Amino acid sequence: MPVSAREAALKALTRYRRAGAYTDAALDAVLLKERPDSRDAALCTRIFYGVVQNSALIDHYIASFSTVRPSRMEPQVLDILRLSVYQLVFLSKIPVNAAVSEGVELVKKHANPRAAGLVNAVLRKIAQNLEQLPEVTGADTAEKLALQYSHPEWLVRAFIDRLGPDGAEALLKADNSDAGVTALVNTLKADTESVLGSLRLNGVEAAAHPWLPNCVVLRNTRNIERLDAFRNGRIYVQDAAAALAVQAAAPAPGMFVLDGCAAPGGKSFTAAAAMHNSGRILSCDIHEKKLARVSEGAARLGFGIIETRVLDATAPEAALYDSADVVIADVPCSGFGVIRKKPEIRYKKEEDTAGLPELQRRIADNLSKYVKPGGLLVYSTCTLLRRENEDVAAAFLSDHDDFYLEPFALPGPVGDVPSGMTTLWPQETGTDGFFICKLRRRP
Ligand SMILES: C[S@@+](CC[C@H](N)C(=O)[O-])C[C@H]1O[C@@H](n2cnc3c(N)ncnc32)[C@H](O)[C@@H]1O
Repeated sequence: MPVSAREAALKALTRYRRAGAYTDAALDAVLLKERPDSRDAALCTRIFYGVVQNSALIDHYIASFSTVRPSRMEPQVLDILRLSVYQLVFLSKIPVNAAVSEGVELVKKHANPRAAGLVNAVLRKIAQNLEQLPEVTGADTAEKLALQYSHPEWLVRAFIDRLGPDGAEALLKADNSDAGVTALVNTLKADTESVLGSLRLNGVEAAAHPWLPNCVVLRNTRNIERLDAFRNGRIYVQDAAAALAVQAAAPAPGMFVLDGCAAPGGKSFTAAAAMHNSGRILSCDIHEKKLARVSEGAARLGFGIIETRVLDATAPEAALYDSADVVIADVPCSGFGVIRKKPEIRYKKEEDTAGLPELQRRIADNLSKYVKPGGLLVYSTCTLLRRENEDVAAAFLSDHDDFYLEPFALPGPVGDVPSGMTTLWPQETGTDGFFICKLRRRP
């Protein structure tokens, strides 16, 4: 018998916690094994992501109504409490009694049954106090927002520093929203209407992207790979912001494009579509295994102009000097712009990202050698930290007076970028957080 949505969510939370796994890998593994029906899979997904997105706030509520501190509870019991509290506090359509009694049943079946009394008591108290849950407080705004939106305090301070308290709060709220899955239409093979038709035939809730042409947004679905539109090479998963980074580079038919940090291939694919599959794209990455995904994707999508090559973007390759019309430097980064889709990213330790600006500078410096005179280097990241974005661009420009920032314009809310670099903020554009910087080499 297939497991219930809550049981599947518990299994995914356990897997995520034990393996230190990525959220999507943990969830997909459970959905693949347990095969809940599509309604249960959607609820399981909502609960699982909701718990990861709101864990600090949920623990604050649990701590307020429990005689045992969350940090002292058995992990499995805490997972069950969290997923039950998430339903009570955040999901309006779940009957209170169902959330409480299923939580208690989960403890009896999957955890220490002696904890059933505690779980029952905590859930009942929270259910009775839904209208007057304990206030979220903190020594200052950053501490309060960190708890309210379950982000680490240092990151909240960095966002407040850039956006002010209101802007930072809007961003944190966007980070905890349901982004859906954004996919680009392979214009070599299909158009938006036919893709939407195919997706709906497969039972998927899908709509055209609100402002980016040839882009669709899928809701309440996982395992995109099983969909006809995917299998027939008509779509590939990519956020609108990532597609815009390629649009800023304006690849055209016949050009030679070098994608220096290419795997899993999204930007190479968008470039290939813009080039009408004519010209040459060299998609490089340091990881051979990851490059296999670029080759597989290119074959599925029918982009014959993409070739792959294992290459360290920090190591000069003289044969490529001065050769490319466009070089894409979509560098490894801390990823704090994609917290909506990968909620676990927020928990990366600040010190683990400290070395990135140096690596990014070295990559930009080396890849710029491959740009031919008059050609373009587009530097992009999916993070929102100044040190990996504007500061890297400034350092690059101070070392390279043969490059200059070139203005560009993009569709939708981004519009004109007269300064030649821009940050896309999720709360403003509805996209992933992204940084795009367009650098022209002097002829
Ligand atoms: C942000 S991801 C690229 C995403 C890709 N451009 C896309 O749109 O699908 C960064 C990539 O850089 C690669 N990478 C990390 N260090 C590298 C290096 N020294 N040289 C080349 N690639 C590197 C990683 O393996 C990773 O695939």
